[in-house]
Amino acid sequence: MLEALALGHAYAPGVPALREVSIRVAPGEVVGLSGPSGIGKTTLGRLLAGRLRPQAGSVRLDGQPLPERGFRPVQYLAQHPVLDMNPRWRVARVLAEAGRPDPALAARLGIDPAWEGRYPHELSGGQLQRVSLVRALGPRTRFLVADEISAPLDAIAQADLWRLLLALCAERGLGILAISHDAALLARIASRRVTLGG
Ligand SMILES: Nc1ncnc2c1ncn2[C@@H]1O[C@H](COP(=O)(O)OP(=O)(O)OP(=O)(O)O)[C@@H](O)[C@H]1O
Repeated sequence: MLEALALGHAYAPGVPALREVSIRVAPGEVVGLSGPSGIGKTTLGRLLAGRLRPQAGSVRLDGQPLPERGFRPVQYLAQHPVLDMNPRWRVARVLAEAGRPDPALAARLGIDPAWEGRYPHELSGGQLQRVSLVRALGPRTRFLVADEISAPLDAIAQADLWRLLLALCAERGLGILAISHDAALLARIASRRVTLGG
């Protein structure tokens, strides 16, 4: 179980970006998170993945704090994955950084081995999102924070992506926090919905 307990965060002193938020995601569950722009959804997602350190409250994975270093069992995936990749590395190196990707998962994601010789800016947004997914979904990944990941995709690509992610939830008990402004998408994919600031 992934839990946030009374989380609070401020990027600048006296300007809280998130106040006393508690949320939990169970293995195999998709929790849909929505709320007005600027309310703190991304901040919450990054705290849950250990990308930010909470200034108040705590994040627990099976009752324990997140590991301070090494592999992150909670992976954060952003809308624009290019920002999380070294622009000077070819895709092969970007992937190798997280360990050898699972070839079966790469095939299910439709990743073309030819992409490995290219730089991130030489792939389309949808291709890059698939590369970042296979990188994030190593065998030790327990939870995924998916922050507007399918927003730039067309309807068919969006449906394909979520079909695969929902299959992974069922097959390996992956838990997902899906952050989105798209109420129709969340109605389709989420087993439970949470509104921040609502
Ligand atoms: N790196 C940062 N430095 C300073 N302030 C930040 C930073 N990131 C976010 N903020 C501020 O924190 C607040 C919450 O931002 P956050 O991105 O978490 O909201 P959000 O709900 O995800 O918004 P959106 O739906 O527009 O993506 C906002 O007021 C934002 O301006």
